[in-house]
Amino acid sequence: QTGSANTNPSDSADDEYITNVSIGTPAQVLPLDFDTGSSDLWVFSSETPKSSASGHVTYSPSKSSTAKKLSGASWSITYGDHSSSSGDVYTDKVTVGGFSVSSQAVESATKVSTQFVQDTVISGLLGLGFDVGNTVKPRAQKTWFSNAANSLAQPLFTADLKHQQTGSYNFGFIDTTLAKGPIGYTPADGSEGYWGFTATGYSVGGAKLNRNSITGIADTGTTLLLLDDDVVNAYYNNVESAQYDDSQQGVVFDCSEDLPSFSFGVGGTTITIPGSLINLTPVSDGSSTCFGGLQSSADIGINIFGDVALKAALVVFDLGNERLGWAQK
Ligand SMILES: NCc1ccc(-c2ccco2)nc1
Repeated sequence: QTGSANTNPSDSADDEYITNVSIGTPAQVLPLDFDTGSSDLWVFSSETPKSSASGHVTYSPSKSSTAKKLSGASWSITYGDHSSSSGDVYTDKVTVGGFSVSSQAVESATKVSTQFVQDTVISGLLGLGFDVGNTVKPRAQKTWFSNAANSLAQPLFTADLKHQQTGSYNFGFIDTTLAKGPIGYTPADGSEGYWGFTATGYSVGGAKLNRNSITGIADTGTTLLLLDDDVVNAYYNNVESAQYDDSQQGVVFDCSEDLPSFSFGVGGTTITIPGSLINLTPVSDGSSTCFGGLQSSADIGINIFGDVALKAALVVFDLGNERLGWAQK
């Protein structure tokens, strides 16, 4: 068995990617942010304060004949961007891309932070990280993918995110026609709940890859490519108008700049991010100053290959073999 779901950028800056998920009986369809960087499936619900839920599609367990309260269970999560949510837990049927898990932990939000309240295009997150990262207490719950894995044709999923176009999350199979180059595989470290891996080197503007390894995570739920300062500086030293903008909290440059590409080596292959994908968006509507898609990870303490990097590749999240596959597209 397999599943295949379309995913769409939420706005003109590809800030996040929205995938529709069916929950309960009859189906309640919610737009969720699929996040390989976390391991909770949580939703805005009938239990979310009305003022916070305004404008959001919500899940009502009382309207689902297959919903069951998970007695005594609660959850609470804080993300790298300092957003947060918490609440209680139900189990219900959850269908993604035509594949159903009959009893999935659906974490109902009784509290959500301002960033989520304001982001009305999503109704929650579907974590695709490792189960060790799940926050439900007293007993951690499995992710949708973990519950599905044993019934899927292969225990893996792929992410094909695109700039301003519809992409896909495929479960149980690899559609190699989505890629232009070979898939390079490298071991994945799931011990922290993330999909951790090591890139063997990098280069700017088509130069030869150096041998400075970069250890980080493949994170569909983070917009940017966040790397060490020495890498960020090596890149923007090639961008004449680049400067750190305190108010924007990042590197900005003239939108008219012809940005160099950024490449990294992984699993014996090379992934090249075209400069166009690193010109993320004007700092404000109509501005001729643009915000960089590559920024520093110094304040986070972990390197994050977020959507800016993932948009250049077909990425295979292979749980069965504990490995990540990257193919140029
Ligand atoms: N990296 C996980 C994640 C995803 C989305 C969000 C978010 C906050 C406000 C709107 O969206 N925060 C964290």
